[in-house]
Amino acid sequence: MADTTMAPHVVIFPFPAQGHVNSMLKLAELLCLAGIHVTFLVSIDIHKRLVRNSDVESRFTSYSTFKFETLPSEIYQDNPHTNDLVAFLHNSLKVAAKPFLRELLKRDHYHEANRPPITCIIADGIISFAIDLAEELGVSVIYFRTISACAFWAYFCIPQLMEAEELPFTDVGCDMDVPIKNVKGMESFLRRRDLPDFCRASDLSSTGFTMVLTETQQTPRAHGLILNTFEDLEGPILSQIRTHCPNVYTIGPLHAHLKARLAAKSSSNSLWEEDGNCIKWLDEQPSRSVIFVSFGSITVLTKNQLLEFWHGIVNSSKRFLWVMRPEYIIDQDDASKIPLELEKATKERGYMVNWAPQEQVLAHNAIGGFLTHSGWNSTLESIFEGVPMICWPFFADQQMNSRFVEEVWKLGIDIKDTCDRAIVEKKVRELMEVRSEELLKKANTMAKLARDSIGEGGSSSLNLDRLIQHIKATVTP
Ligand SMILES: O=c1ccn([C@@H]2O[C@H](COP(=O)(O)OP(=O)(O)O[C@H]3O[C@H](CO)[C@@H](O)[C@H](O)[C@H]3O)[C@@H](O)[C@H]2O)c(=O)[nH]1
Ligand SMILES: C[C@H]1CC[C@@H]2C(C(=O)O)=CO[C@@H](O)[C@@H]21
Repeated sequence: MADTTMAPHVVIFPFPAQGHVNSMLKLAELLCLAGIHVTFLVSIDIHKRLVRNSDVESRFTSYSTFKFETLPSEIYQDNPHTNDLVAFLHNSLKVAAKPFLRELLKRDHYHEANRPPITCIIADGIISFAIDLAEELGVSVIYFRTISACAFWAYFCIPQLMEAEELPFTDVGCDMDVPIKNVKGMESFLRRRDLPDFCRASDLSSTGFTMVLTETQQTPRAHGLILNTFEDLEGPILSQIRTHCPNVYTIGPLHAHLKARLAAKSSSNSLWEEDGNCIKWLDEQPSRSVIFVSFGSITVLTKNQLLEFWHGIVNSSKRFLWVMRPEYIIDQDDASKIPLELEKATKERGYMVNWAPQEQVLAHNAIGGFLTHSGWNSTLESIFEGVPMICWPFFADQQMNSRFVEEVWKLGIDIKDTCDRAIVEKKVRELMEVRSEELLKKANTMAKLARDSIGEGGSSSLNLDRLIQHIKATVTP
């Protein structure tokens, strides 16, 4: 038997949500390719759903250094679509996972299983109890914050916003277009409405706000910070972050980075069953004729919002592929019927799925635009494929991402805080017709920079190699 006692072994611990598990699993596979032992820690529920709906089992059996560990006790499982629910899930995770992780980290835990002791933790950047444990047990700890650098930096500057009384918003009527001056590097374009939605709380002692603020402030304690981004996209903001966290590893876009190192097509980490038939439908549509509509894994809509979007898209006369997760409408009991003209138009030029193979969809030649909630994975996937976006941010980091898409990167149109049918119709036409050439030009330029970053000698590729060296150096006799 090989002596593995001196091998690097990292435990990767994501927050239990699709957008986090997805990117952290991509990193896990990249580390396995580099010969590093990886233990991936998830809740039982997430593990079951991955096994049921993705190819993780078959993919990871080819890595003898990979292992899933599941948390023995149940954690709260409802869709965390409000900030207080997020905080509730966060607390429930802490109660279940902290003692379990402490056991895993003990030096002799894997002795019997012929796996080396854990030498490093890569924890989701909102799980600071992992830092506490790492410090207690003398294990190296790196944070992986799964959001953009720009959103992270805005979260990080919240104490300055509070000190300057830019937060909370207390004026009567609360003008959301008031400029924000205390997020360094964003003084010329940031408005109240672009701050992460946690900042909209009038009571800054709410559990959601407190959780995100407290967790973010712990980041400099970690020995490094991994971000799923690339230098050419967020360079100026990364420079700001580096004044507080000098060791930043920008290794994104991770989905494409993994594909490049595997020399393979995209792999799925889906928690819902993907409907591959939509690819056949896309094959039959003309080039760049379809708008893809997907709001990620957490967003919920009221029936009224759904109908506004639906009317707007149908009235634009464009073809559309729309992801409607089963639990996506929060007021299902609203008895209002779907108007016949919407059903009819959908049959003629639309396609609805519960869940799509999104990376494949965005790479498809028939896709000409993306109506998105501006989740960070979706944004990166769209940038990588050169697909212009209409952004309708729902919560958390999404308000920041959408501002950057429109105002900084010029890759799309931000419609935050409205989904009125007339506006949706107008913006879809702008995206797909009126401004399509201008937006495509920008999108193609950024897509090339993204490709270069993960290619040989590119910034993300070099940073991943540096991260691998960091992890290998955590082995101590
Ligand atoms: O039909 C679908 C819809 C989505 N996806 C994938 O699911 C992921 C969704 O991730 P993301 O776009 O980041 O959205 P959320 O699921 O909402 O992600 C949460 O996590 C992200 C990373 O922290 C945050 O940026 C978001 O705000 C937060 O809501 C992406 O990889 C998509 O490709 C599919 O595969 N099929
Ligand atoms: C569930 C949300 C709370 C914070 C998380 C997050 C982050 O700031 O890292 C972004 O989006 C959400 O998935 C998380």
